[in-house]
Amino acid sequence: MEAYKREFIDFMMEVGVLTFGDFTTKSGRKTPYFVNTGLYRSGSQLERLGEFYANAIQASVGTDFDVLFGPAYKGIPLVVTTAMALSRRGHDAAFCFNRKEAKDHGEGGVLVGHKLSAGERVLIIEDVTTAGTSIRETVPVLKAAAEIQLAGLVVSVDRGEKGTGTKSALAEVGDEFAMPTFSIVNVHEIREHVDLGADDDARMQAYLDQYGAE
Ligand SMILES: O=P(O)(O)OC[C@H]1O[C@H](OP(=O)(O)OP(=O)(O)O)[C@H](O)[C@@H]1O
Ligand SMILES: O=C(O)c1cc(=O)[nH]c(=O)[nH]1
Repeated sequence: MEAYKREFIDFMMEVGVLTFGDFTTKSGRKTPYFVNTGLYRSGSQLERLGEFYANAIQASVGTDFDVLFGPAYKGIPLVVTTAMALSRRGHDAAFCFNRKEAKDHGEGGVLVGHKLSAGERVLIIEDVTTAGTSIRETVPVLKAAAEIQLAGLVVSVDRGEKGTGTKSALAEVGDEFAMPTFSIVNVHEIREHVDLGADDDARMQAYLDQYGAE
C-alpha cells in the first residue's frame, strides 16, 4: 500500500472520522465501522484533507475535468477544500454544490457556485459510497442543470459493498453512469493497516461476508 494511503487512514483515525463500533448506514446496514466526514472541524484538518483528495485526483483522473461537484451536505466542504488544494498545485478548477432543498427566493435554484453548462466534464467529490443511493440522487441533479458529461467520482473511502447486485456499489454506479470511480482508500486497505484486535476484526469479517462485493 502506498505511504499516502497509510497516512490518510491514520489521519482519519486521529481526527475521529474513522471509528469502529455499532452504526447503521443510510441503507439500513448494521455496520461495525463508520466514516463520518462531518467530524472534520478545523481549517488545518480540511487543508490536509484537500491535499489527500488532490493526490488521488492527480494520480487517477489527472486534469481531465472542468468542474468539481460536492453533493450536499458533507460533500460541500470536501469540494471546497479539494478545489483549493488543486489551485495551490496550479489547476484552478471551478466548483459547485447543491442544496438539498430548492431555494425559491433571492437567486433561487438548487446549485451554488459555478453555473454548469453543456459539455462541461464534472468530477464528483463524495465522502463514501455504500449502496450507491446518494450518487443515484446526485447525477440527475447535475443532468437537470445542463447537458454535462461525467468525468468521474472520487470518494475518500470505498466501503467495497454490494450495490443492487453482487458487484460493488461503486463499480455499479460507474457502469450505470459510464464514469470512472476512484477512492483514496478502500475498506480492505483500512483492515490491512489498522490493528483492529480479534473482536473488531471478526465483526468486520462478518460484515464483509454479508455485504462485501465479489
Ligand atoms: O451510497 P449510499 O448508500 O447512498 O451511502 C453513502 C451516503 O450516505 C451518506 O449521506 P447522507 O444522506 O447521510 O448525507 P449528508 O450527511 O451528507 O447530508 C454519506 O454522506 C454518503 O453520501
Ligand atoms: O452508508 C452510509 O450512510 C455511510 C457510511 C459511512 O461510512 N459514512 C457515512 O457518512 N455514511
